[in-house]
Amino acid sequence: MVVEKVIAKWNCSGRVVEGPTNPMVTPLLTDLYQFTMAYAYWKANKHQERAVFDLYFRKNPFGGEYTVFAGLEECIRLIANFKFTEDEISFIREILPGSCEDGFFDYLRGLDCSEVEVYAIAEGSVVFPKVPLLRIEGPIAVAQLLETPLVNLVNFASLVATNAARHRFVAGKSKQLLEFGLRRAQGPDGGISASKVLLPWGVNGSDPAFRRDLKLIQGASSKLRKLSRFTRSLYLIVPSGKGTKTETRTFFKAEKNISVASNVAAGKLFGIPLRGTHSHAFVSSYMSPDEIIDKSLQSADGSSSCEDFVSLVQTWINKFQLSNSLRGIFGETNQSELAAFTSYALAFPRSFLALVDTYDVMRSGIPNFCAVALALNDLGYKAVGIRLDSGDLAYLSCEARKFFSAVEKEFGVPGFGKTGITASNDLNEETLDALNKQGHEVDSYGIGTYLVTCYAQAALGCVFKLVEINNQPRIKLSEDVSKVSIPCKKRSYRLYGREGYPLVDIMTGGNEPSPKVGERILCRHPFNESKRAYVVPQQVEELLKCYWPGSSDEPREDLPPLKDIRDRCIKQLERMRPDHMRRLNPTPYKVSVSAKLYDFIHFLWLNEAPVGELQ
Ligand SMILES: Nc1ncnc2c1ncn2[C@@H]1O[C@H](COP(=O)(O)OP(=O)(O)OP(=O)(O)O)[C@@H](O)[C@H]1O
Ligand SMILES: O=P(O)(O)OC[C@H]1O[C@H](OP(=O)(O)OP(=O)(O)O)[C@H](O)[C@@H]1O
Ligand SMILES: O=C(O)c1cccnc1
Ligand SMILES: [Mg+2]
Repeated sequence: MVVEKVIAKWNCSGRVVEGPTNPMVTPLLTDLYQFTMAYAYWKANKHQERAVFDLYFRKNPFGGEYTVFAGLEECIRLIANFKFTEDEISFIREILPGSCEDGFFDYLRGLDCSEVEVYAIAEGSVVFPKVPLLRIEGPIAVAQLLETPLVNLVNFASLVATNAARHRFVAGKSKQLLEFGLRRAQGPDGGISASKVLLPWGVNGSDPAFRRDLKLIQGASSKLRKLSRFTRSLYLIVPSGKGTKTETRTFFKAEKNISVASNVAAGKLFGIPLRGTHSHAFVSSYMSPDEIIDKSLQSADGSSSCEDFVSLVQTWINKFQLSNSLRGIFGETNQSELAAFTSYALAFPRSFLALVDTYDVMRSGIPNFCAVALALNDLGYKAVGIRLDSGDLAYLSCEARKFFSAVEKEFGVPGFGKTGITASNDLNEETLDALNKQGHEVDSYGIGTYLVTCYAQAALGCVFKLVEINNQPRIKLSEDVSKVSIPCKKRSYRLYGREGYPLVDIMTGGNEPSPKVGERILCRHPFNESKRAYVVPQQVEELLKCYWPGSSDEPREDLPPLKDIRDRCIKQLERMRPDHMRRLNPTPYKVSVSAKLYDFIHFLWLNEAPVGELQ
């Protein structure tokens, strides 16, 4: 069977393409009309005609001017493993009219994607309307069957990845973002797919871990260090016999560009780092400190043991009440909350983080947290921080910070003022923006519903259009110009300008010479005659690469690991001109065609559009 040959070829280069992550992704995950069309093609003996389809979207989502492309790996996983089981063939036989001939089902039995070629833009790229994300070439019947699953796999993944980019943009680079959306996602697949494509959520150089590492190195000697702006990795330049040698601190490199989620299944499937706090139920499940039976805690270095950690916490509450700077901020804190925090700290002394809004943030949650954190500090542990999940997050975060700073000063605990503050509760682009405008002290955000459900826009609206059959270009006309397809098997390029920004994406006919660095090329709006510009590119990047060669000898791109996809995504987002990225009235990025393709589109348009007759 031919598919074995293809998979064997992939094996040779050391990769077998595994099946789709979601076992529901099978050749049946398509619309009925794909099967009826496939039958009609087969009946007309047209099923093997060579077709070219483009998968693209028409409008950027969320009122923005950019989109992040995701979902490619799952598309290739489907294509590489596309094969009907006997059971599936029986089902198709049941749903199609009894008049369908047996030969069609024999045809389905032998069907795979060994004659299909897939060209795609690299996953994680910033992409724009009308430019094909995928080009599928192959026998028309099988390409047609692929339409629905491919559009499905790209649509949601790209929408969430774009949503994640937009949330990152407003939150700012220095904030840690945690994905909390599984419980609110559209079913299990919505949750898992969203966690997978949080591509732009990488933790960057300003995250707390980075700051800690930087401080450590700065502490060593201010002369003997260097921070690379390009790699954002840290180097220690240390004296050696003949001068200096460079020692790279790779522990930080391993930490950068990670997205963080609470979804455990996604953590297992994709190696996504997992983080979490605790819920209100944990706090309200405690009634009193008497419930804590084992009160002992070893010090962080193991050198001593505190037999009654509960009492140690209580001594800190008493100290707060006697302290000059904290007196009057609170009276009695909630003892059941204090019990819950103490108990959690006993379970996780090295990563203690408390949800402080169950009863009263300022009068109870914060002082209770500080008492437990300082008791931990006595034993050599450093508490991670608090989570705020209700109320005015700007105000409460500032008040919490003031309290932490007052504690640092009053009790001489270095760094306590910088204790982490996480905020959650129905966060979205607008609330993040509002917090920024008001001023706040939040270090990390937990975002659920608005991120994973793509609340602000339900779908990306990807389409799959026939652009060529048997080497004949095809066009789809529409009253609405934005819906007219761009015919031909095309090539696409991104042209970069002098300042390093991408200037324009250009599509050309398949046989046209590619744009060259330093050579002026006319870029035309595909449908608006007056919109055109000459571009002298400083860099030319061909966008479509072969990810599934079928039976051709095209060299094949590897499917990169998720980490590389994230790196690409973050780099590309950072490389965009800022006015394309801003939230309010962003400038549209230019998508164009070559002069030759422009002429051809309009020739074909006139050819295909019937001339009306007025009476
Ligand atoms: N400073 C702020 N500026 C703008 N929006 C904020 C600010 N602080 C919180 N928000 C948002 O206001 C909304 C408050 O929602 P809501 O009134 O349902 O919650 P709450 O009353 O604070 O808490 P809950 O009802 O869960 O106890 C949330 O979407 C939250 O993200
Ligand atoms: O707010 P989201 O962005 O969707 O983030 C996830 C939310 O899920 C949790 O709340 P939970 O579902 O336990 O209850 P809640 O609605 O009362 O906060 C968590 O405390 C967040 O508030
Ligand atoms: O870990 C958390 O704090 C969390 C996880 C999911 C939803 N809300 C909160
Ligand atoms: Mg909530």
